[in-house]
Amino acid sequence: MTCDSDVELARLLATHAGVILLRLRTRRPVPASRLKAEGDRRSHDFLAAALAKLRPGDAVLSEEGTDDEARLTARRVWIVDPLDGTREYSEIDRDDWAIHVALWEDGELAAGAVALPGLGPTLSSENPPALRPAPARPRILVSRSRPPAYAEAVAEKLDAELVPMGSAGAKAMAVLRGQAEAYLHDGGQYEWDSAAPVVVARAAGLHTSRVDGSPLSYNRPNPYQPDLLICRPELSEPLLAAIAASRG
Ligand SMILES: Nc1ncnc2c1ncn2[C@@H]1O[C@H](COP(=O)(O)O)[C@@H](OP(=O)(O)O)[C@H]1O
Ligand SMILES: [Mg+2]
Repeated sequence: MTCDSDVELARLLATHAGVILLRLRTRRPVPASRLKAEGDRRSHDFLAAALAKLRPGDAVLSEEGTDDEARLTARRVWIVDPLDGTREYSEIDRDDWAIHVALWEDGELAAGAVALPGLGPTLSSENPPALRPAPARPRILVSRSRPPAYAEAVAEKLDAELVPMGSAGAKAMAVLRGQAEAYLHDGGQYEWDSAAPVVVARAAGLHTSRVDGSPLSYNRPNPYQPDLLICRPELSEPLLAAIAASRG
């Protein structure tokens, strides 16, 4: 197989990794801990091998790979999370998990795709769906297991509803698909958790930043990027103000 388009490659790889993960989950009932480990490993192995074959000159930063410092001087780096929402993936009836494939090129995120195999669609930075009209009361997505300590205070200030959901990719795409108006995270995360969701969200016209409003940046020596805000553009100002007032 060859694929000249980077965004198409991201879409194809994320989608195929999703097929591998769905098969593993449905065909081989195994204990949750093994399912998580095998899912992470199999998806990573597929993505790493495919990128090595189809984009041999590019570097890769993967949650499940060994970090190679060569990426710091590379012009093109694929930032991938082979299975985001690993915990939710291991809970058989849940669909809030995702595969992230993004390309960072010359200092900025250039293309990417987020597959949502439990739900069906793979969304990419090429032709993302148009945003739907928002309801009067905003819905803010937060982690199921690690919501920001100040999320309740932010929701109260905006008369918003907090909605717990797993996976950074699933939450970001839920905003894009009109199931919520914002995704707020704080307290820990890495570049692979947000790179693909952010490049797809940006292509759809959503606001993306750190929770203090500063820009997100990628392919840094330390990929730790602990907080994130993705929201409809009209909500960025009130949300950033509410976060600043509530964060302490
Ligand atoms: N405090 C924290 N420290 C490190 N990673 C965190 C984190 N909170 C969330 N994450 C990561 O962000 C992703 C989405 O988390 P959540 O579902 O809780 O919103 C998960 O990625 P993985 O599933 O790829 O590990 C999770 O590990
Ligand atoms: Mg992740």
